[in-house]
Amino acid sequence: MAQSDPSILLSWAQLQGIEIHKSVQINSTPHAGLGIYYTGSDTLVTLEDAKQSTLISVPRNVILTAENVRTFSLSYGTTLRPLLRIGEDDERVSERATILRFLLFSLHEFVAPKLQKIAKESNCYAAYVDFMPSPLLQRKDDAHSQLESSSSLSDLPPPPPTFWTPGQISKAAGTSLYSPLSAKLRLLSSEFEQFSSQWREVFEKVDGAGEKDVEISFEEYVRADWLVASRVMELPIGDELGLGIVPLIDFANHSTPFHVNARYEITDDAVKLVSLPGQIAPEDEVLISYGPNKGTSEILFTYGFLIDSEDAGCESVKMRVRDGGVLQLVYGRPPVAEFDVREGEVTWDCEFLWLLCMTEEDEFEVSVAQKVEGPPDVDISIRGRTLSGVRGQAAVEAVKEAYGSDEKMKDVFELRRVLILEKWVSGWMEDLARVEVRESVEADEHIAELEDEGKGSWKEKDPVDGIIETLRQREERVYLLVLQALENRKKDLVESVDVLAYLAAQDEKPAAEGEAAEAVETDEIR
Ligand SMILES: C[S@@+](CC[C@H](N)C(=O)[O-])C[C@H]1O[C@@H](n2cnc3c(N)ncnc32)[C@H](O)[C@@H]1O
Repeated sequence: MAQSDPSILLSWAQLQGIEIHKSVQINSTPHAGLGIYYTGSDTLVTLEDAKQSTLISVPRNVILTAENVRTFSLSYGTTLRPLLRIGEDDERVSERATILRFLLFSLHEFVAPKLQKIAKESNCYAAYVDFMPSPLLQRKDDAHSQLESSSSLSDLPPPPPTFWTPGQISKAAGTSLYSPLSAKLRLLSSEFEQFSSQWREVFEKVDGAGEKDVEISFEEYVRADWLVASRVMELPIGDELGLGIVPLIDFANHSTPFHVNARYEITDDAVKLVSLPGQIAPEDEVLISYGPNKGTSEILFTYGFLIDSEDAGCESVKMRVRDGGVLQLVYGRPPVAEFDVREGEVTWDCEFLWLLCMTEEDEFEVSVAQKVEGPPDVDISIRGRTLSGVRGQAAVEAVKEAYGSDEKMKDVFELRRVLILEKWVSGWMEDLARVEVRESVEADEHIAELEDEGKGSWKEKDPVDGIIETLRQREERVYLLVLQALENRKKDLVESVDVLAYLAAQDEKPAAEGEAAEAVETDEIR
């Protein structure tokens, strides 16, 4: 872990042929761990139309891609190949798994001299992976040194969500983080079960291997998974998109658009970190964006920190919709409802609602033909025309094309979508309110007050609780704005001539005013 002088990392990088701007350094950052710094004595100015300054350029052959890892492992004789499942075509592992397995091998503390030699001395990545962060170890080490310095444990960056305890995870119930996090941990634990026995099988054949060599812990596995997830980027590899960890550039931290001063540039030969038009002053940290469209809990899930949404000027929630019906059939995996708040204005992207706002009366039907093997065939019937095997966004487009131009029903369809969404968002609000984390945070605050008043010494506050509570409050705020916007839209729609005509024709009570408008339920308008 990041314990040594970061200048070693730069020397390692230069040895690998990585080109580094003379004023670039790696240093500790308040953002957690290490970061890239510009340390020149003059401000680095990059103009819009001028060639941008390259800060770091990493040749393709140094990038940790599955292909490079496989090629590289050939120089290890036969030890590493079985772990990467090389030469076993029917057991070939994914790109992500290849990189993850290589990291685990490079990071594991082997005892047997032969393994130690391969993993550390002959491994040209050993010096680099040594600087990769280790949230749990970091916390243990820091906690130890803090016992001596008696500063607060809650000042430390909290561990990323895959490191949270079951108790901490359960407090995230109701937030958009909860279900992807639970699913991820289920996946990791089933992967680990298979992987740990493969690991044992591979290394117990090595001369002199002991129990420490053949045992791999779940903690190590979760750490390697987090390292891959938080450092990997998508790269064109040949004609396809692949994955790779780009050494050194992977030390760039994230910031909001206002502070971002660099970006990646991918060429046929290298991946570069280049400055953006503007200025980088001496001692500035070089900051990139991990993705402008990522939601708050997505960033938390993958990288382990909460973005400063005020600074970012936006807040977004991405919630996976589990309807167990039409959406499940058409999408396979439930789709994601996206909500964005920018400068107080809320917008959403829930196009898949088109699949739910049609009824048999509109000559719309989704049916399933169960096959003996494999996933069922899904047929979508639109006004007598049957589309077979059209899934996901393509199905939504087909429905929009067929019904979107129906001027008379336009408002009715929209009202149905608004009502469904309103029901969902209200449900999610209730889920958010249900969990007891708030009580525990309030209890913590109460304890802090008692401590301030000198009425005893209490256990440290759990920083994860604070993160979850902030996420909960932010998501609640977004949903509230969505509900307000839906309410306004609903008011307009129930007064629309076409909706009133439709309801009259359905022999329903016209829902034109006040209370009546409130009473329109999804099923009624359907
Ligand atoms: C690609 S790495 C960046 C280098 C990292 N700081 C290190 O020491 O290895 C991504 C990780 O850096 C940390 N990080 C990046 N940007 C951050 C930010 N704005 N706030 C807090 N932590 C951040 C998070 O731990 C994240 O998972």
